[in-house]
Amino acid sequence: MDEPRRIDEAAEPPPGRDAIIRVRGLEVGFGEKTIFKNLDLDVYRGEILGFVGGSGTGKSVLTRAILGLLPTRAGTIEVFGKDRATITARERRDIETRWGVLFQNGALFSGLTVKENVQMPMREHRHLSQAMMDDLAMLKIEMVGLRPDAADKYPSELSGGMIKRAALARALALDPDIVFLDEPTSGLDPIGAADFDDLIATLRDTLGLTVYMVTHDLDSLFSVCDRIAALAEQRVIAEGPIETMLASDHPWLRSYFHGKRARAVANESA
Ligand SMILES: Nc1ncnc2c1ncn2[C@@H]1O[C@H](COP(=O)(O)OP(=O)(O)OP(=O)(O)O)[C@@H](O)[C@H]1O
Repeated sequence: MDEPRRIDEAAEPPPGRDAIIRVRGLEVGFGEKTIFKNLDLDVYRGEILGFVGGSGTGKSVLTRAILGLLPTRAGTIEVFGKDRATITARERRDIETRWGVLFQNGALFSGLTVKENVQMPMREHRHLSQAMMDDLAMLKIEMVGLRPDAADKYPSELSGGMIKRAALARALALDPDIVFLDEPTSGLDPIGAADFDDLIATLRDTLGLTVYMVTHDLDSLFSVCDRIAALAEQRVIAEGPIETMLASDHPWLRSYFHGKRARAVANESA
């Protein structure tokens, strides 16, 4: 059998950037089914990485594996320079405070207000006074572009865009180094999606945040992602800036990035 080949072999970190996540030779499967084999991936500090792949190829599985929520069969996952397989319980807990996760549907607790949702990670991981948590929660709520009066609302009282922002505020609660976003613009109208992209870029620029974003949104891929990684054939077939994707002759990448919809987006952003 042929060895898996990386299309973008020159995956050296951009100057001055270290890999905040480094995956090598990863294998994950369920029973007889193998989802990944020999999967390599780097996420560099301070970048917005867009992660693409066909439906059911394993984008969510990879996120869960990186987060340590799934067992792996082979390979290594280094997070903040530490191998997940050999870290202590204390190091694991420390790592968990250094990332935030925004699930596709927001996954807010419906019985809690926005402010209480944002305070959940603080309650779990920090020993802060209620007054301090109130101040911090308001700061995060403002940071994601929500009005202060959203703080006391319940998720059922929010629009889809507001739910995403509230969930992002919760993901930012502990001042993480990296946030994982699962299709953050899905379900948003084009204006809402573009605003959310702008927000992500602003947070990266102002906080030095690293962003790992699973997305099907071609606008996001063209406009806001520094690099893109593409999943197919049980591995990352290409990793690099949009130009790398556009120049690739891999059939899946060609149909994804040169299809009718992609051409329209590419023309707009040219
Ligand atoms: N816990 C599990 N047990 C068995 N199979 C699983 C489990 N979790 C995921 N899978 C399988 O792994 C494959 C990849 O699923 P995953 O949800 O990661 O795809 P995806 O790329 O995120 O898809 P989509 O874009 O449609 O959300 C699917 O075939 C799914 O059925």
